Amino acid sequence: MLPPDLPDRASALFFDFDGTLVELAPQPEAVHVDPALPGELSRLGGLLGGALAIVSGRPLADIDHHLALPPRFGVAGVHGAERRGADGVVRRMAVPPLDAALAPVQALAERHPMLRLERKPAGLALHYRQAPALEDACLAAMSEALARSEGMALMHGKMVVEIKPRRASKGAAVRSFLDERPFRHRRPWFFGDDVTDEAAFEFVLSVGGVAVKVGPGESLATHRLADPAAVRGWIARATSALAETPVERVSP
Ligand SMILES: O=P(O)(O)OC[C@H]1O[C@H](O[C@H]2O[C@H](CO)[C@@H](O)[C@H](O)[C@H]2O)[C@H](O)[C@@H](O)[C@@H]1O
Repeated sequence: MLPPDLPDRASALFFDFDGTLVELAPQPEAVHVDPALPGELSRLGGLLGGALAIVSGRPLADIDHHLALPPRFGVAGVHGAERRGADGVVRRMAVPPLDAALAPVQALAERHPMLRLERKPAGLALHYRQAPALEDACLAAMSEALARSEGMALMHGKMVVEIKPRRASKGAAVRSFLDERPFRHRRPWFFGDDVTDEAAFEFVLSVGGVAVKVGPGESLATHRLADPAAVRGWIARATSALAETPVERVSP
């Protein structure tokens, strides 16, 4: 797979967070965000009329916390279960209470303090990065959680097993952004590193967009960058190139 070209003024850019904009860390809260990154994202988004969004498995509030984004910056969280458009309005999928689902997972996490249970607005994630031998036990507990919940789906990411709303996907989140200004009528590009990003790759490719896999591994994507540092390098090059090109009119 080749590295991606640079975008033009009619592009809309979508970035995953963990493993794409920041390197993976031992714990979710331990990620290091390059201090220049929020400004670089805002500058690039500004050159695209605001058509740049973050699409993450993390809660939206977590992304705001790590990137300190302005209130009208597009963000989808929990794999698309919550989404803030460029109008600043947050839309959340309704999810039945997860109390019953939580019980088997909490019991396992209490028995094994190296596991990390992350409760999200519309889902649960059980991290085993500090205890890889517990992968099967995590899968079993999360499968039981799934059986105790309604309308949820299981996902096995990087050292994490999650349940999230079945209707939520990063592909659907990107589609929703493209239905709205300032994303509408633009060519979407999606950058991601994990299984949850494949739905977004499938969608952007179906509408003639560009899919960029970050790091190794099989993927539907047609382009590849080696790691988050390479993504940040691409962002810097894209910003310089766009700053030098005249503004094109993009249909509203
Ligand atoms: O869609 P993403 O933005 O890539 O979010 C996917 C999950 O990322 C986080 O977990 C991952 O990153 C952690 C920090 O580097 C790492 O410790 C963990 O092993 C990874 O799975 C986040 O905590 C999850 O909620 C996201 O779903």
